[in-house]
Amino acid sequence: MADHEDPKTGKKNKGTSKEVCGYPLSIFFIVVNEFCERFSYYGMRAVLVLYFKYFLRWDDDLATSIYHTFVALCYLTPILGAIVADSWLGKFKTIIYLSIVYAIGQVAMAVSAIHDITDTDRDGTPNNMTFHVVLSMVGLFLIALGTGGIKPCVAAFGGDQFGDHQERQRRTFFSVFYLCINGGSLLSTIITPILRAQNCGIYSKQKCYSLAFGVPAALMVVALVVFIVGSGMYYKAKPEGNIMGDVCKCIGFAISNRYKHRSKQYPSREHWMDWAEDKYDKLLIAQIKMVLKVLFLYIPLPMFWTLFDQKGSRWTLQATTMDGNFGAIVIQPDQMQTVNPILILTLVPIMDSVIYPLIKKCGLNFTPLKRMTVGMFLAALAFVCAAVVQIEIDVSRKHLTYFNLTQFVNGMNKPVNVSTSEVVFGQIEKFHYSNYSQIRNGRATFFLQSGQLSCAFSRDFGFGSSYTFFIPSTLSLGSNCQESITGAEDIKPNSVHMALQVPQYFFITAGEVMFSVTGLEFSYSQAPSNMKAVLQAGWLLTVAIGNFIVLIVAEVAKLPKQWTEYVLFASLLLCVCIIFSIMAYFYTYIDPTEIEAKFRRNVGDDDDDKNDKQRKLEMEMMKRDLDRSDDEHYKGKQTKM
Ligand SMILES: C[C@H](N)C(=O)N1CCC[C@H]1C(=O)O
Repeated sequence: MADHEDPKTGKKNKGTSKEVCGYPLSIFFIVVNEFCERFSYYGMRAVLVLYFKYFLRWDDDLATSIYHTFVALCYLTPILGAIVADSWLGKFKTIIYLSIVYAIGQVAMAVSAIHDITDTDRDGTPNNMTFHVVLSMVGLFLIALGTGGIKPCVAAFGGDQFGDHQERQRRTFFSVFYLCINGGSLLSTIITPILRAQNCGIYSKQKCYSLAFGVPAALMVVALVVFIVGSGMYYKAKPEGNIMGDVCKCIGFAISNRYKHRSKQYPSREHWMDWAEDKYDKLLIAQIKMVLKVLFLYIPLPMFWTLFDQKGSRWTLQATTMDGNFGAIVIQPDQMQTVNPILILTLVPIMDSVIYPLIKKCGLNFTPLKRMTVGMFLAALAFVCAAVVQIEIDVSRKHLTYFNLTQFVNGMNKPVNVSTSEVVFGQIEKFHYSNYSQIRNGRATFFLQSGQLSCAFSRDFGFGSSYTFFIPSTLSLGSNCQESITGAEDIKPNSVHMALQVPQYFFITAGEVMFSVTGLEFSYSQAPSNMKAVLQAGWLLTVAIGNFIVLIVAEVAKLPKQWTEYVLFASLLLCVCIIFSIMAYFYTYIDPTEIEAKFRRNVGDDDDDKNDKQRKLEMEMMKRDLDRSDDEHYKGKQTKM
């Protein structure tokens, strides 16, 4: 696609052909790709913590730690992807290559979850756990590299498809992009827990983690194919050389030059980066200033993600101690996470078309940074709700898991075989008892068989309950098992309902819409043209650091009660929110294209015979512009916060 540049402003008009309703057609392939990729990522992530706990048999703390390390890695690798894309391969090729790595990682996860591979004694449990652990860790590493690497590129590549006459469409694109992320996330977090709950296996039937990972792997292949199909329609900005290398060298030079001229005899410069002017291009210095300004503002942001990403760990584990029976349907603990994308799909359109315009009508200037501050506050509120729910659970809790455990005592003078359609208790010798086995929530039917005797009985099981059933000595041919077999409730079912988690999901998601959707667009709009992916990666880095903070706080604080940990996180975010609002107050929005154009124009003018005085005056004005420039679409005049 052609890339027409206005020689005066330097602005690019890319989307001049193949438009549908004012949008470049290529956008369609990018959003579908994002939908499939997010399906793949979130589908796998939804069952990950339970895979660690029930397949690899790790304890809650190890499962939570590895889960957050993985998530952190997924958001750390964007910086690699961005550097490769902006400086070397370009966004298009980076997306293709890393998507292949990503798909391989997903396949490795699916294979690692096939218990039959090492189940030599065919008892349903793997005999070489090291194999499964190593393969799944390799898989997770490749996934982290792939998903993280392509993430900043896809968002920025989408933004690149719009010309400067399509500012409004580009902003809508970021909302639609976020809707696609959550559409994919919603479907996958419904589907993969269902797949996981199935029983599968060659020699023995176990929970089907391999299918729960296999379907996301297939979706990643679809994502790649869709992206390739659109390849003829994309605007592909050329990488501009090793931009990150130049940035580092330029910053290094500014610091060392400043140090060399530390004596009072040298006049100070307006900005410390101006010390690089002796060697580096003024345009590059201006661009670095823009990036640093935004990155500085990002410092407090990880705390939001620290709270946000506990949905997949602490909140899911919290749900395992709750009752998921919603009458017509029974919700699995990991399925509760679907509340987040459902609310996103509802709240994003409501915010964009009702709430924000209403706030604007009331004369309030609800700037991006104000939205992000409110988003943080709402996330803190969500954790207060989580703490209240936890207190409720602690008061009523008798049991730690959502599985039901059942055992049989054989009071007969002969052995008996007991099974359900999913679980085989095996042969129970006379006057002996079986081991406890896991039974699905809801109604289960047991089949008893002993010589000629064969009968069945059914019982309902509440979440987290445990039962012992007695087979009486009097049981004989023609007996009614439903009436003869009695059961004792060892552990009562969980009584706190999962619906109580909805308020905390509502607040965290409302917070996310204000914080994350806004932040995504803010990172694109405030980035210089050659560092769009890099700033997207900077934004995603805040997610990575947020996940590391979960690990650190949970390790260091080691609070005995879970609810106190929730309160601690809420308080920390509240403090950070106050700090961020102060920093945001001093931030002034810029239009990078305009600033860059001015610098470019100045280079052109250098060729004309301008006198020194005039040029100095212009440079002064440009510097002032850079520090104070306003963002017209947010207010029209200079805008703070
Ligand atoms: C699923 C979340 N609602 C969500 O959309 N995200 C969480 C981290 C950023 C964003 C994503 O890109 O996945």
